[in-house]
Amino acid sequence: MLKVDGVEKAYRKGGFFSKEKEQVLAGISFECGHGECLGIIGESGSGKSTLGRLLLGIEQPDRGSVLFEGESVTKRRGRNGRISAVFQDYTSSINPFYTVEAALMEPLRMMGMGKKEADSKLDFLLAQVGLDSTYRSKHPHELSGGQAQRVCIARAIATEPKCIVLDEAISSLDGSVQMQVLELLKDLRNTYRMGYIFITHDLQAAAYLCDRVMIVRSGRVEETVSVEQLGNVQSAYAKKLLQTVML
Ligand SMILES: Nc1ncnc2c1ncn2[C@@H]1O[C@H](COP(=O)(O)OP(=O)(O)OP(=O)(O)O)[C@@H](O)[C@H]1O
Repeated sequence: MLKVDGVEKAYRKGGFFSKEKEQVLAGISFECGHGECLGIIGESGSGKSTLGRLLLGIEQPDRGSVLFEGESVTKRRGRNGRISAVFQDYTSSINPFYTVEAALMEPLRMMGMGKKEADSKLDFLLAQVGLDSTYRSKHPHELSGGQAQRVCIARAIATEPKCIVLDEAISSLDGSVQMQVLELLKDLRNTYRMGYIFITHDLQAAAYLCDRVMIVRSGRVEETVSVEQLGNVQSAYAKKLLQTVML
């Protein structure tokens, strides 16, 4: 489904006129199958979010390719409605002037759905994320963190994508709410047979949701293991990182 091949990305260091560059991703290659959940774990600054943006086609790699079902994600046709995203910052993910209804209507209408059909799909979408139709008229500031993130998830599944990139999607939520949202993501994955790219600092959450975990170190893939084999990682760095995040 998703094929990443030899991806590299560097950013200019310092000011606009600076010639010095920081290599953030170097030769990243991996694949993620249909309906698979791949966790991406790494230290802060290792390039996880940059990789997430490249997978979504928000930014282009300097070298290499990101293909979704054989088409480059940088082409609109390659990703249109088939890959969506949920980010950490749910407060800025929804336009503050939009009601929940307007926020959910947008992707449905962009898909070309008629007003009547979109209107009935809206209640269904809310129900899918555990919210009732009274939430339609609420603005983001009237929602709790967990409710706002549920709306973001409803928006992400509105186009029935084949893959969702979740970048630290539960990190800003309180403990028990984190667990509820994780359970919701697990249920939705079974319902829609979607794949997830789950970028996180939270190894327990990755182990709960993912099939495989890819450990990233300084913009390179250090090791990829199935969740069952997390206790048997080979590289010394992966062992140390997992020990640190397990504490
Ligand atoms: N748009 C940008 N312009 C310049 N540098 C950037 C940009 N985006 C990211 N970087 C740099 O790239 C490096 C990797 O950042 P990135 O956010 O991808 O890491 P991360 O692993 O997601 O970190 P964290 O877990 O803290 O979110 C950092 O040094 C960061 O400063």
